[in-house]
Amino acid sequence: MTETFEFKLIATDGQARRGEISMPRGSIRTPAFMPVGTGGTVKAMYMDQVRGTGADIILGNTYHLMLRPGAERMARLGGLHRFAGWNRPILTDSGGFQVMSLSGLRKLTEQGVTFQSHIDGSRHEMSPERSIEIQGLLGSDIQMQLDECVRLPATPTEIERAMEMSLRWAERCRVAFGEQPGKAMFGIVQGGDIPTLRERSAHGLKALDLKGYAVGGLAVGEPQEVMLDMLDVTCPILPSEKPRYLMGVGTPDDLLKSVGRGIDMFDCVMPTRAGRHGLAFTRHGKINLKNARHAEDHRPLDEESSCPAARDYSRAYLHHLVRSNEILGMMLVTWNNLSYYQDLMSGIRASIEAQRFADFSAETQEMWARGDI
Ligand SMILES: Cc1ccc(CCc2c3nc[nH]c3cc3c(=O)[nH]c(N)nc23)cc1
Repeated sequence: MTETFEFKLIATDGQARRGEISMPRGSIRTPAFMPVGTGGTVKAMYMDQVRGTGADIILGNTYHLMLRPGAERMARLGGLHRFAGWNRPILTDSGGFQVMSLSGLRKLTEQGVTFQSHIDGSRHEMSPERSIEIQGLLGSDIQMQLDECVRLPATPTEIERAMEMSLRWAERCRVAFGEQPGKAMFGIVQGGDIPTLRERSAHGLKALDLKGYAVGGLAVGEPQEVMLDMLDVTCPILPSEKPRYLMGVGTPDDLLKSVGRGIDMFDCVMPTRAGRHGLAFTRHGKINLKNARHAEDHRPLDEESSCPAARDYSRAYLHHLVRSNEILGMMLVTWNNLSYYQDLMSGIRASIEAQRFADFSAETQEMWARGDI
């Protein structure tokens, strides 16, 4: 048990990094995939099942939880860890991204953002200071700065304005966060798809000497190669001794290519959302279980998997559950998908330690391409 936040680099292989973050509530093996638990639940999963897939940390969401059940109420209930039954680290987003994508009647100023709840229409104000306060009330271990993420495509003027304001908000969040030894506040690099603005943002945040750095403003509709180009610009500027978190990413292919460009942490709704729609991620690639070709396929998704959902149920049964919109269908395919994502991260970590990440990456992509045997 450490009372501090420490990131240790264990091995590197090219730009890929194998590390470990030590925190009071537990350690995080990197590169890490962080399941999204927006409203205090990883949808269709029990928390001990989430841990069983190999997750070291989950995500919670300031926007959703401040609206329901409320930040002060969450604090009175003992915080998000006790509320949701997850005693390991939790990372919370600052809420700005969700305000811009979910709420109504938004007004964004230097002071912060005011918005209308998508649940009951009530008015709320979120300043950088209030976002950090809410994340503290939730009991978050890794807190994100309040930022403005611009949807692409956007004009250079718009992207620069949002990037500069996000930089000013990072400083306000750093002051509001203060010194909390066992916790961390990460800055978020913005700058859209413009290299010079990405460099300005990364250098500006680096000067604040934060405990970790997220790369934001991506996975917002841009082509994969634009995302990867922005990583090539941004990662070399960020301090190598601090963790790097690519927000909202991504598919298994995105994960491989982003690890190869120096990213340590990922979150994405893909495995859980796809699971609820009957889309299974496996070592052989994606399988749409709604497709009639699975109706009499007695094979499991992956007989070599350690996950019961992948090993102990026929594709015919999963096809039936998904077609019938049975709750168990969502549960089993979500379980399979999160297990696959964690198995992929585990393979990535081992390959970096063995100095064979490039081979592992090529072999994995080859398996996907060969498709569903
Ligand atoms: C619970 C939870 C859900 C989702 C997220 C990440 C949400 C997310 C993005 N998702 C895709 N692209 C994204 C970009 C940004 C961004 O630039 N800034 C912030 N604060 N969040 C982002 C964090 C926590």
